[in-house]
Amino acid sequence: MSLPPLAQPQYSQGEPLLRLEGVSKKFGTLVANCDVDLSIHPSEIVAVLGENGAGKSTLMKMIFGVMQPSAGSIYWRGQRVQISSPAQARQLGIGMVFQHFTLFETITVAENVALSMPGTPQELAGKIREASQKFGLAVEPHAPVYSLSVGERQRVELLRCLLQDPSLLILDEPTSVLPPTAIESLFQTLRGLQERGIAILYISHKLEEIRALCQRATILRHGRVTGTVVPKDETAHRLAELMIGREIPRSSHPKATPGEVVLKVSGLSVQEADPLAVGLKNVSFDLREGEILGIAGVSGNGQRTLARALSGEDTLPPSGQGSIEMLGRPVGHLGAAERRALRLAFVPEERMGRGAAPTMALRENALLTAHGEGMVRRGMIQREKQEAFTLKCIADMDVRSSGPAAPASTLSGGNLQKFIVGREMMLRPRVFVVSQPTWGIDVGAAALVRQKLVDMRGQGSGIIVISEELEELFEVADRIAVMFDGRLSPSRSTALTTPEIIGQMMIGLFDAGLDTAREAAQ
Ligand SMILES: Nc1ncnc2c1ncn2[C@@H]1O[C@H](COP(=O)(O)OP(=O)(O)OP(=O)(O)O)[C@@H](O)[C@H]1O
Repeated sequence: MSLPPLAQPQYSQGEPLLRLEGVSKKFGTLVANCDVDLSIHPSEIVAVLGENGAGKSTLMKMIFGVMQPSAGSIYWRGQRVQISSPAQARQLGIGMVFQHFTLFETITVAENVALSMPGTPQELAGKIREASQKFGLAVEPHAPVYSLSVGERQRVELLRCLLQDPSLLILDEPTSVLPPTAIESLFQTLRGLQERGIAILYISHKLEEIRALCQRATILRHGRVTGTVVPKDETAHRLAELMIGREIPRSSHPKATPGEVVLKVSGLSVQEADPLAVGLKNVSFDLREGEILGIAGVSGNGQRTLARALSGEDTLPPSGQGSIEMLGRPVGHLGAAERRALRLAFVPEERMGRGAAPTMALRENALLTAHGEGMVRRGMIQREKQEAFTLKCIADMDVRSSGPAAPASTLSGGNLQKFIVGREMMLRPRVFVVSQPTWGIDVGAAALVRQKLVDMRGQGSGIIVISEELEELFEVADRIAVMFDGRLSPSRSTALTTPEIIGQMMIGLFDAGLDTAREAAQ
């Protein structure tokens, strides 16, 4: 399909703060970036857009000195520079907040800041308070990091960067882990920074956010720049097309025909060891085969505990904590491997470490959970089966990688996510529990994942989708329940409720919109 020509962006006047000219990066034969030109001026927020594996993170890592370009030049305030390390990038005035938090959990905010700046935690506490006021980022310097919500942790990461007084800030998917309420406050902060003259390079897959925040967007496809646009002049749909070079597939969602109960949770209460973490309080629900139950809620309200209890990563003590039954038999005491043997599949929230072993090849990562698919016979690995499974997963999910031998850590974030979700889907589970199925995935791939979930439900799987994205839940789920403070609301039929009502339930108003729902059902 040929796309109409791109709109001409309005360039700011004057010398760019940063300019890349013909920058390329190769990993062996793989070309991650090819001949990239990009510039940003003071006070500009520029988005870098592209599908998974398009080369966005690699480009940012070169600007931040984590990696060196294979070719091309970087100019900073008009001078050609070689940025050989993050320390040098910081000296120039470049700060970066990574997609995954880099804070140590067991120490305080000030102690974390002291690891990357001169000064004792005591001395830095004052500076942190001052900066926290100045930038409108509420942070308590002496709070231990483990006690902070994701939104607070991100504020700390951002504040730590700002304490170094950067002129350019790089943010890699800053909103992917944030609840909707924290996103608006982040945007206010970023607009404030912009007014102070700070330039921001902003990577995100959320096109509406880019339209709301960014003055320009540079689009990458297969490592090359395919255009620079003014995002607010484009629809989110058109931005997506420019990014993936074709129309986004529309999903079909036939009516569900739920069968027998495959998972029954009754009166489940779990106390977390950490007194500040939210456990589970008397959670009960049923899941039937051939249906998708969405679990909405702002993160930190017990979703992690629920996911671990359902997967068997945490087993239940024998008495007094409620029960979990799968296919009519109690499974609460069974570990993850035993539940998997009963055909439960599971995608955890933490991809690296829990979902995949970073240093292991994709084919070894396939073996981790799919060994029951005929890949091991009499203790011997059946290499052909393992290879065929891995190749099918790569093809089905359009995983961009150098092949089954690629270590998981070399995949782009979104491509690894697609691989893990695909691997679990290929197990044809009776019960499938998936946390944040499309985290970090581009719009085209997200449509593919959602369609596959709906297809699995058509083939009889009972599916639980734990997600913070209401739009996603409204697209795939047949029923939605909400977690708040460790409690789970009764579920609502998706067809009979609205995102506004679910939004109210997310702040604990479990009875919201009940009358409307009853009326609609009559
Ligand atoms: N250390 C590495 N070794 C080999 N290949 C790599 C390495 N780092 C990145 N790549 C490859 O470079 C390409 C670009 O990856 P990059 O992480 O920059 O993509 P991205 O646009 O940020 O994707 P996503 O949206 O999924 O985060 C991918 O094909 C990836 O597999």
